[in-house]
Amino acid sequence: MELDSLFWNQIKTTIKTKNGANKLLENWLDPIELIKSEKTADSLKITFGVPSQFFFFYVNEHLKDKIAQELREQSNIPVEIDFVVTGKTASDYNTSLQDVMQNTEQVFQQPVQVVPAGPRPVENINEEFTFSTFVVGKNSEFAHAATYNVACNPGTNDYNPLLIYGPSGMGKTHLLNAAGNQIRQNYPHLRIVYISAERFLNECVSALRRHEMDKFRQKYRENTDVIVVDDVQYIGRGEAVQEEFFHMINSFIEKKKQVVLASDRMPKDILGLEDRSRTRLERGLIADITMPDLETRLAILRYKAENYNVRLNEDTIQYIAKISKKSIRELEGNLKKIKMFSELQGLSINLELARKVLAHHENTVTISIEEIQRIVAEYYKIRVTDLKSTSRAKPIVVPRQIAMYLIKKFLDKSLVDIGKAFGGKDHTTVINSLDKVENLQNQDPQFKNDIDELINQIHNVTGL
Ligand SMILES: Nc1ncnc2c1ncn2[C@@H]1O[C@H](COP(=O)(O)OP(=O)(O)OP(=O)(O)O)[C@@H](O)[C@H]1O
Repeated sequence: MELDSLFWNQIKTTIKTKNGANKLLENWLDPIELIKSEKTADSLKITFGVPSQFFFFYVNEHLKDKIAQELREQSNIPVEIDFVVTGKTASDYNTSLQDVMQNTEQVFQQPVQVVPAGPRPVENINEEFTFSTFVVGKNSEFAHAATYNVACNPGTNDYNPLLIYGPSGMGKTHLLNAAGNQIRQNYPHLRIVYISAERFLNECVSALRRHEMDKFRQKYRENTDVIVVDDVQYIGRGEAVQEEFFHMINSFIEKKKQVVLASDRMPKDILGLEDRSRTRLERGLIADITMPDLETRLAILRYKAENYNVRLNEDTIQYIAKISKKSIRELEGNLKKIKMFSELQGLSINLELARKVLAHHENTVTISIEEIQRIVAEYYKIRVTDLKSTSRAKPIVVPRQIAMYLIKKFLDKSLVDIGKAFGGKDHTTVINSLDKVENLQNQDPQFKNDIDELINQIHNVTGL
């Protein structure tokens, strides 16, 4: 995707919509203009122009992340952003922007913010990411329940810190924002800070350089009641920052103030994280969030389609959900691509159009029958040849039925093909196996646990 001025204007509008009617945001966002957009092999490099040094500092500090996130979501590739000062003055802009510029100067000279009545605003929080816009599936029910609990009773139970972890694009940021929004609504007096660990790191480093650590601590420890930190994996990058982060969390916990964190990996896997920081993170509650199965992806897609006002027939829904296996961000991105394409070309959305737009996704390698048989055989410590044999011993029959079930679930092969892959079993044997596994999952929690574990292992192989 190349970024042109028209598209940049659309992005600005989206950022504004996501942040509600916010004059201050408009004042800073409107004068930012696109200078250059270059697509390299694996990222999009964009240079924006801002009128003054004032702008330069402000947008780097407060808007860069927002803009990058929105661009990433729209383009689905990593985005690098730079700002340059153009030196333009208010008179270089059209009349409406002249107002904006003049307001901006005033805002800059009067940094004291008047806190409006009602819940305090939370900088950077996305008001659209709430619990009601989060579709709960088996992959996220624990993380969702834990976050919701914490949001309803911040700081009052042992879930402190609460750490949500899981791969990219799985809904961690959404849950973190939902917690922030919920706390803001239920406890309007609480001062909530939502920040990415990367920004925490940058601010901390700059405070260290300027010998302004007292100010930094005042902001994050004294003047904050709930801290929500995203992408905590970055904290391992700097020793001094880690030290500061560790003390900040301790001070929050001592004062019974809630800490909510998200990371793309477990604390033990965060590079550079010292033992005491790791144990601190592990002492609260850790909840993981994994890739949803097809059923949940379908539910999320239906919800998103309704939300974006996109009408999809059943075939198209099934197709998009089946091929969007990497993340929910991908699922959402694919839906947006189809919507945009249909609008630009004036075509109605159907399976044919979806296939055309998403053709490159279909080549993604998933998993083979043999691979699933191997995973199941290893799990039950039997041989693949046992699965294909005619043995009717229970330790062989149950794994065989499970392997058939998983092949149907992940590969959607015909009953005949599945039968063939197990030494030429009849298709009625396959039907019976699928029914047995389905029923047993509802009756026996241990059995269900085994299936979930196998599904996880398959996800690990496919990277789904
Ligand atoms: N269960 C869900 N229901 C509805 N929308 C979801 C769900 N999970 C994720 N999304 C949407 O998918 C997109 C990506 O989610 P999010 O940014 O929260 O992922 P993430 O796990 O924080 O990723 P990263 O680690 O890259 O920051 C968002 O638009 C979010 O609203």
